[in-house]
Amino acid sequence: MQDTILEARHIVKEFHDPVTVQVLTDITFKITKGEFVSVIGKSGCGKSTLLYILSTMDTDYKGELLIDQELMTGRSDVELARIRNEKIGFVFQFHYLLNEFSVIRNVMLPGLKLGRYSEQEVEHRALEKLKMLGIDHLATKEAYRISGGEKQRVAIARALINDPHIVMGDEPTGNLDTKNSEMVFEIFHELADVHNQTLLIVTHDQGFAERSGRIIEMEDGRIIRH
Ligand SMILES: Nc1ncnc2c1ncn2[C@@H]1O[C@H](COP(=O)(O)OP(=O)(O)OP(=O)(O)O)[C@@H](O)[C@H]1O
Repeated sequence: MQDTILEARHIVKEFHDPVTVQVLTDITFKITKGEFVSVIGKSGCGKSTLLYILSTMDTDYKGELLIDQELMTGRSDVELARIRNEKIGFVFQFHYLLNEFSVIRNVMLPGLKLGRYSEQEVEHRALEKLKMLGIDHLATKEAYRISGGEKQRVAIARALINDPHIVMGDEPTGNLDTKNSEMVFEIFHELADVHNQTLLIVTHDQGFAERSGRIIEMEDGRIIRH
């Protein structure tokens, strides 16, 4: 049996602004281990709203969310913060690196926060991730001294530091030129193909989506293909 890493069951999201608007309707799907999934759809169709729920950051919805076949719905914020740090790696459009910190320190931070390994072990693991992404030579540089493409690779290394069960991305190539977008895509592909890493990536980039393993397409808050 294939492992289900993430499962959405009949998720509904409404905003009350001030009239009630339903922005997600009956979202149901599963993602299994090692899948590289892209979420696409027109601007405003609900992609970011959905990712916010799937990443456990928004708890105000109807339906159920399971990660690793465990129910996330109804858990406390403290519990969800711990689960997020342990199980989910995030890559955003903007990298949110701490500029004054070194590259390796940035990568280490979620590892130190988790507290599963000693500082020395976290540093060793961070270096391994940087090596895997071909940027270990940047380890001691301050984050503001490196290029945009390098910063996004550091952000991916940081997302991987705790060996997440799933990596989630919100437009991770949205701020990059073609060459760097391609590089990020290749990294994701290698993570999925070689390391069996599960990935769920929201993207505007049709080409990116078509070359990922599977497309979830949304329209007006519904899934129309998955
Ligand atoms: N806090 C909010 N209050 C009210 N409506 C909201 C709120 N956040 C988002 N929406 C609405 O929900 C819908 C979905 O927005 P969402 O940002 O999820 O779309 P998206 O597909 O990610 O768009 P984009 O591709 O432009 O980022 C939109 O109609 C948006 O206006």
